[in-house]
Amino acid sequence: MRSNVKPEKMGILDGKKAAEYYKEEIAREAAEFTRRTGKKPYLVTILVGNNGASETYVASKLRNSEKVGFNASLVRFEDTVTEEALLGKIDELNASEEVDGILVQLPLPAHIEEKKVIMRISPLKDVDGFHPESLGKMLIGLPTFLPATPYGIMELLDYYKVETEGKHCVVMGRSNIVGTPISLLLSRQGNPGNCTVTITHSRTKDLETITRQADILIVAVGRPEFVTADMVTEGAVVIDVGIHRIADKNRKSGYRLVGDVKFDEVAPKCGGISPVPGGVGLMTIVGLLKNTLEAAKRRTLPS
Ligand SMILES: Nc1nc(=O)c2c([nH]1)NC[C@@H]1CN(c3ccc(C(=O)N[C@@H](CCC(=O)O)C(=O)O)cc3)C=[N+]21
Repeated sequence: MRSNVKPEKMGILDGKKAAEYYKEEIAREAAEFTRRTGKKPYLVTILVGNNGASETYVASKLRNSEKVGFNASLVRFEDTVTEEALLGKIDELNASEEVDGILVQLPLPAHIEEKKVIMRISPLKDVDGFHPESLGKMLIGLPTFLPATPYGIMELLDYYKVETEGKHCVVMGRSNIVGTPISLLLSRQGNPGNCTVTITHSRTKDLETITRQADILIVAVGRPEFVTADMVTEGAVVIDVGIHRIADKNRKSGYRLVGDVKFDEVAPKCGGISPVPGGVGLMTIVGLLKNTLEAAKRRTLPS
């Protein structure tokens, strides 16, 4: 199938491998934290309803939290839960001495206002980095919790020593939790960083002309296999943030996972590409774990 692949040119940015490396580092630091304080970092995840994909992600967050030596628990609500009850639970977790991090899995049912929920989480426990205080601090470069996915992407670029200095980075997508924050992080001073960033979105004219100018292409458009080979220049580094379940009768599960990038045709052109599965999703969990450890340290240890 991939007969035209030049192996020396195509680097897979393997999120599993990078995540394993970071998780070992987190586990060592968590053990040190526990030795000093007698407690484990503690993450509470709230899941409303029983969306199949959310179940998978939440299970992975719990499994990985325990793997690195955290306490982790899941609070479940029916999708008929009132906004008031959900906010009440958040208040309780905010006030709890034991809880270090709170994550409310998105999306939420339509009758619950996501913004209200996000804003209710204490910024001290906002390990998703979605609270306006966290995002505001990020904007002016103060220490804070970075949103987990952009944080994970920065760690992936760092792990593979992708050169970013002075490069043109095109970010496709302008969401609050991926496109906008990753644009900011990559344009900032630092390594990874110091990129010239262009943001594209659904109203962008002549999209391919812009994406073809990217040295680094971050794709977070939320559309299965949207990016095709003609949109990418030879040698570019492509980071695929999308994850979609496509019906597939040949699989036992009944579906397969694809990203926002048509991997088989884009990969042969790339200097590097993150696959789906096995790419950014696993690094998102790393971002979350790092934030949770940091939250525990800030709440417990004298600075
Ligand atoms: N409050 C909140 N925080 C989030 O961070 C958040 C969220 N809501 N809602 C949904 C998105 C999506 N997300 C993923 C996490 C892990 C994988 C992951 O582990 N993916 C595996 C495969 C997973 C599978 O088998 O389905 C992989 O790509 O290899 C994917 C996606 C976190 N999100």
